[in-house]
Amino acid sequence: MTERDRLDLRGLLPPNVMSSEQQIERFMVDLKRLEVQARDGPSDPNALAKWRILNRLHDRNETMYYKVLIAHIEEYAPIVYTPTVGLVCQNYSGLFRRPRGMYFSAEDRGEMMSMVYNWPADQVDMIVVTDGSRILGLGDLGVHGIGIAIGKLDLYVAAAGINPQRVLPVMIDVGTNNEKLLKDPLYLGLQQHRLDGDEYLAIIDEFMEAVFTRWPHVIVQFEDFQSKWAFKLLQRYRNTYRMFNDDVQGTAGVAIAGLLGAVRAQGRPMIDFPKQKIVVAGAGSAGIGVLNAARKTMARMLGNNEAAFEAARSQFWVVDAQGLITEERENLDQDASPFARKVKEINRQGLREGASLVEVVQQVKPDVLLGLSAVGGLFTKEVLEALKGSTATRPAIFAMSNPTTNAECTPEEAFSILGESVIFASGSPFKDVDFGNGHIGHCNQGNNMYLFPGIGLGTLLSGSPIVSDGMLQAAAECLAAYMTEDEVHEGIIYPSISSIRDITKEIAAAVIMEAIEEDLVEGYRGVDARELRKFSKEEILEFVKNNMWSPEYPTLVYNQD
Ligand SMILES: NC(=O)C1=CN([C@@H]2O[C@H](COP(=O)(O)OP(=O)(O)OC[C@H]3O[C@@H](n4cnc5c(N)ncnc54)[C@H](O)[C@@H]3O)[C@@H](O)[C@H]2O)C=CC1
Ligand SMILES: CC(=O)C(=O)O
Ligand SMILES: [Mg+2]
Repeated sequence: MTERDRLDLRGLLPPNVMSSEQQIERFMVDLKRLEVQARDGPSDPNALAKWRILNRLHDRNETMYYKVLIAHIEEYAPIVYTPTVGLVCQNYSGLFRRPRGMYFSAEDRGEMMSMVYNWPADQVDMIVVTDGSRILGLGDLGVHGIGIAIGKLDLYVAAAGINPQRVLPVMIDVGTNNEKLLKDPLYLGLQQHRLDGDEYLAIIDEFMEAVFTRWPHVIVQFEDFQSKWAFKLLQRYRNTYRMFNDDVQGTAGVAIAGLLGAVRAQGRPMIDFPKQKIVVAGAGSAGIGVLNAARKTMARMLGNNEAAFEAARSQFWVVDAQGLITEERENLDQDASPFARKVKEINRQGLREGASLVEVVQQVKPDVLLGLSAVGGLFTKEVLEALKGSTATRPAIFAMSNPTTNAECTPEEAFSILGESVIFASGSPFKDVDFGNGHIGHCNQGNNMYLFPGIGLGTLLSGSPIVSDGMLQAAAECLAAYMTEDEVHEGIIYPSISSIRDITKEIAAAVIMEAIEEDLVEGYRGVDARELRKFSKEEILEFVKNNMWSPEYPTLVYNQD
């Protein structure tokens, strides 16, 4: 540690200082694991090998890396992002070669304000920070969760054109409650249980103060914090810092866009959304984020008043690990309480506190079944059979949990039980299903990757000091409007990832326009707020496009003539 301090390296390496023997062991374990992964890996047995090759290119030649990623985004997003990034985090102690990003640990209390200057870049536009407590649906992966921050920022560069020299992945290591990691001598993080309560808050506060002191215009995206802290931290910082929580707010926007697409796919106008009956499995940061946003969207369509907000509540049934949530639930989570069903009402529907998902689907006959439970296969044959009773002409299934093995059901299961007309979306990518009769069952990827790059870029270019609800709503509406009537009728409710750069540009422009509307713009670099306010929509789109970084080799030597 003394050496690290003398060389200004504090924070630039994982917290656990390892001996050479441990390093050799770590390398050997990884080398041996390669053979195992090739045999037991997920759908793509070479996924980890591809990640290694890409990662080496990233270390060697950043321009080339992003050229490859942008040109082949459909093929390599599943490698640098979900699902492979989950596997990478699970195996990070072996895969770790060169450090990337910064580590702030519980041992760094009181040091963060100075160690933030160890980062070599004078300008940072975008930080993605995690504490590793809930990585995708894989639980607490401790310091290895840094992989998710790196993967998200890869998409910021590829999709939003944020300059890679100005992104910073951050891991806040407050310990881990993962017993396997606590016992693993090769674990790269602090081997202690997670700090909690005021001690935990003090560390996050110190981090926020440090990064905003050095880079006052940075945007901080909170990623994969356990639900318990996700909401609290969002409330704590959202009115004072340029920050948002991707799992709560980004996921909500993507779900809203998909839900509106599902309404259109039924041949109904979007304004019919408040009539949809929606069953949500999972009441964590993602599920509750979606529920709050969907309720607000319905309320706006119903007149945007107190009565409308109350009426919208009755369109949702929420099932968590203990079954249907009602007002009778003991120790009801505060964030879930607005969606707890009234007992009388639920009894009339033939349901009760704790009713199973199958029972709820059977009785409610929902238009939409949405999963953010992190439980692979939760939408069993029985649940899907029950959904056959849906009153919708085209029911929709959102199996949004990540990575692939955590999806609540596969598209094959959904289409084979519910037929060709069902709308299907999943958090991680699946291949379209060929019905063999000339028809294709479309698998949409309902993932917050469609929104967070545009939210970040739009916020950056607007100069807005906060990320407002209106800006998030504008992003979601823009994504919904991106799909044509023909596409939604075919069951395509999200765009192809190959157009992610164009989508992100449109979303960023929508975010800027909303920031102008709310009088939040403060300008960006040469363009001040007054100038920005005068821009037409086309000029805003042009402004966004011109500020998106593209990977090009700089010209270093010019011909004389
Ligand atoms: N597609 C996307 O863009 C996104 C997907 N996610 C995914 O959502 C999942 C959940 O994330 P969080 O909400 O943060 O996690 P969380 O752990 O806070 O919440 C999980 C929820 O699922 C419930 N649950 C557990 N077992 C269940 C069961 N058998 N039946 C019904 N509910 C059950 C739990 O009670 C809890 O309410 C993760 O897999 C994550 O990868 C999260 C953010 C974005
Ligand atoms: C996609 C994402 O943010 C998650 O699964 O947590
Ligand atoms: Mg996430």
